[in-house]
Amino acid sequence: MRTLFSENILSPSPTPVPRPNPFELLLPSSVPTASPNASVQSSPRQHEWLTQHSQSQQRAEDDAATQSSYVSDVHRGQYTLRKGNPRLLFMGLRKSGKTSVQKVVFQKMSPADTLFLEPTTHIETDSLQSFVTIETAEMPTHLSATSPDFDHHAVFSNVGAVIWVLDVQDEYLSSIASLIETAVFLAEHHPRINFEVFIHKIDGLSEEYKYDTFREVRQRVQDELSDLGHGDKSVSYYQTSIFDHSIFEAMSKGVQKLLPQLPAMETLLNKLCSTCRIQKAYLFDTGSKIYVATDASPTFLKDYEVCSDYVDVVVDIKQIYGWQHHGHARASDDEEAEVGESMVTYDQSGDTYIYAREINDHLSLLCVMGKGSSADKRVLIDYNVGILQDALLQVFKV
Ligand SMILES: Nc1nc2c(ncn2[C@@H]2O[C@H](COP(=O)(O)OP(=O)(O)OP(=O)(O)O)[C@@H](O)[C@H]2O)c(=O)[nH]1
Repeated sequence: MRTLFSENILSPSPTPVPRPNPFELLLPSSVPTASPNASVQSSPRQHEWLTQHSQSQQRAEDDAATQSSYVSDVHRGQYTLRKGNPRLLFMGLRKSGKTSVQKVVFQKMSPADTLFLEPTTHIETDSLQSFVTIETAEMPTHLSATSPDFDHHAVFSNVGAVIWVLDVQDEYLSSIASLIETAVFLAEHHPRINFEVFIHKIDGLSEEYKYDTFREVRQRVQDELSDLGHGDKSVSYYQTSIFDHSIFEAMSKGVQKLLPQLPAMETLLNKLCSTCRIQKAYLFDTGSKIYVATDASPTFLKDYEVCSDYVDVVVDIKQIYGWQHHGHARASDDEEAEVGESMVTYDQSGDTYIYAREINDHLSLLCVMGKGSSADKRVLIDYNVGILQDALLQVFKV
């Protein structure tokens, strides 16, 4: 199939993205590297290769993982999670907001309703069935990871990331002390676990105090870790609140790091953006509003917020008219089934608009189309997004 347009319909391609990508480095010479001017469309052959490569890598990882998981399942009792899915463990002091964060992001609870949550008294696990299963667990405050009678192997062996929720509206020095103790413990016993710090309840602080607090927490933690000989331990920090988009953005970044498909998804989105002159593209998990991948161009909070609100609208409409729809998969090249898609203009000049397209029941592609990407290129965009959709479906096909 060919696009109806000639090459010169495209505006000059943006400069190549400097960010290193392991997939690009691995491209064999037999697979042609897409040059911005070489073709109007993304190459289906290249996408196929990328997805196959990603799948075989993932299968190899899963095989290795299943074996160790089996051992831990048999011997370690209560808290064991299967390998292969992103697994998050929430930790922090009492009433820091651990349960609220999970309920708001993964269960769509209204932030106001979190006022009535019961304290967590034992390790609670939950899972979100989506494009992959995202598993979460929360550690109650009275359990200490470092205490000698605590079976830390059972708890941490399958965890991908520990999210430390630090309440900045409370006296947070004691939380920093526990955080450091836990980070050092993990660095020594479970070094492969990512450590993320949510500097939480930031909504209660004034604009300038927000940044000062963020900097102070980060500095203290870094200094103390360096003093204890773990300065190289990578810790990520986010300012979060359940009352705005910050919690979704932070959670997105935490989950992304645990997805083996991320490099393939990013490569595909980068190619789509440069081919169709898209300003910013996000791949959203439709149910939870976290984004699982984005292209390499800079992220602006406003773009993310608009796309995220748009996903909300799509979800609300789906809840009214039903989640199931027929023919989302393209049966063959000749037979193109209908796909959920829409466009909306969102700035006053009408130059910027959002292009939304369903990839499957769980994933949605949201693109911010900037100035110069007028709607008359729509056929070209539709065609390229169709190729991306096929490639993404293969990436997640087990
Ligand atoms: N202002 C503000 N309050 C929040 C935020 N997140 C959570 N809270 C409030 O913090 C309180 C405690 O939240 P929980 O989620 O129960 O905290 P927790 O850490 O799970 O508590 P325990 O299970 O008892 O340790 C609730 O009243 C929430 O409404 C936030 O981002 N901003």
